[in-house]
Amino acid sequence: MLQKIGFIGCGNMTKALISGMVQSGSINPENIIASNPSMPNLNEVSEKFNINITQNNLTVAENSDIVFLAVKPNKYETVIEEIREFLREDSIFVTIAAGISISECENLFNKKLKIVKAMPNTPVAVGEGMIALSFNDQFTNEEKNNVESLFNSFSKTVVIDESIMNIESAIGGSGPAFVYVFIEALADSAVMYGMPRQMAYKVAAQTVLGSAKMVLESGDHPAKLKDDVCSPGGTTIQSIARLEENGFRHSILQAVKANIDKLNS
Ligand SMILES: NC(=O)C1=CN([C@@H]2O[C@H](COP(=O)(O)OP(=O)(O)OC[C@H]3O[C@@H](n4cnc5c(N)ncnc54)[C@H](OP(=O)(O)O)[C@@H]3O)[C@@H](O)[C@H]2O)C=CC1
Ligand SMILES: O=C(O)[C@@H]1CCC=N1
Repeated sequence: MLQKIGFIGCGNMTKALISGMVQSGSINPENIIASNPSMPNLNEVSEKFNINITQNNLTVAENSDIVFLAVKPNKYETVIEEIREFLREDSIFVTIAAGISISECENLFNKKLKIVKAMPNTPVAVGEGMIALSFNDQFTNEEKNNVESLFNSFSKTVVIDESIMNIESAIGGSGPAFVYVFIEALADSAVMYGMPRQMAYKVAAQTVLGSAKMVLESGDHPAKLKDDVCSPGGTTIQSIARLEENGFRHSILQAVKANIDKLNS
C-alpha cells in the first residue's frame, strides 16, 4: 500500500495535486508531507489542507512511500543529487517535470529505482485533472495497478508510452493555459458590449465546461456538435467563418508545435 505521499517542491503543481488528493477524500492529509525552501506555500497548504510540512527535502525522501519531485526541470539534477542516498529501495519516485525523461532520472540516481513519469495539470485541484502516466521496467503489474489506483482516486488518468509523453504534456499539461486565454478573450468581448465582468467569466467558463462535457459524454464528433450550434443562415456560422479567416485552428496547431519543439530542445 502507498501510505505516505511526499512532495519535494511546493509550488503551483504541488498545491493543485494536494488540493485534489485531499478534497477527493481518498487520501488522508496526515499521510501527505511537502518540503520547500521558503515557507509561504508550505504554510498555505498546511493551513488549508492540514498536511505535514518541512523545509528539509531529506525528511520527505526518507519517510515517503511515493515521492513526487515537483521542482522546475533545471533544479532536478541538484535535488536528485541531494536525495539519492536517502530514498528507500522500495520507494516509488514520480517525476512530473516537463521534458525530463525516465532515463534521465535513472542516470541521475545511478541505481535501480521504481520511476513513474506523470504529467498532471492544474485542474486536478478541483477534481477535473488529467494525468498521463508512464512506468519504467522496475514495476510488477500489481505495483503498476496500485499506482494507477492512487492517481485514479483523485483524477482522470491515462497510461501511455513514454514516447508520446511530450505530446500529451503539450495539450494536457499546458492546455489549461490556452483554455484560460480563450475564456478571458470570450469574457472580454462580452465586457466590450457592456456585460458585467464577473457575469462574463461565469458565462464563458460554464460554456467551456458544458462543451467539454458534451464531447466527453455524447460520443459525438466535435464537428457534429459544432454543426448542431450553427443554424443555417444564423449567427454562429458568421463567427465560425471569422475564426477560420483569422487562422484559429492553425494558431492552435502552431501553439502546440512551439510547445513540443521546446520540450524536444
Ligand atoms: N504548473 C503546471 O501546470 C505544471 C507543472 N509541471 C511541472 O511541475 C514542476 C513544478 O512546476 P510548478 O509547480 O509550476 O513550479 P513552481 O515554480 O510553482 O514551484 C516550484 C517549487 O519548487 C521549489 N524549490 C526550488 N528549489 C527547491 C529545492 N532545492 N528543493 C525543494 N523545492 C525547491 C520552489 O520554492 P521557492 O519558491 O521557495 O524557490 C517552488 O515552490 C515543473 O517541473 C513543471 O514542469 C507539470 C505539469 C503541469
Ligand atoms: O509550462 C511548463 O513548463 C509546465 C509544464 C506543463 C505545464 N506547465
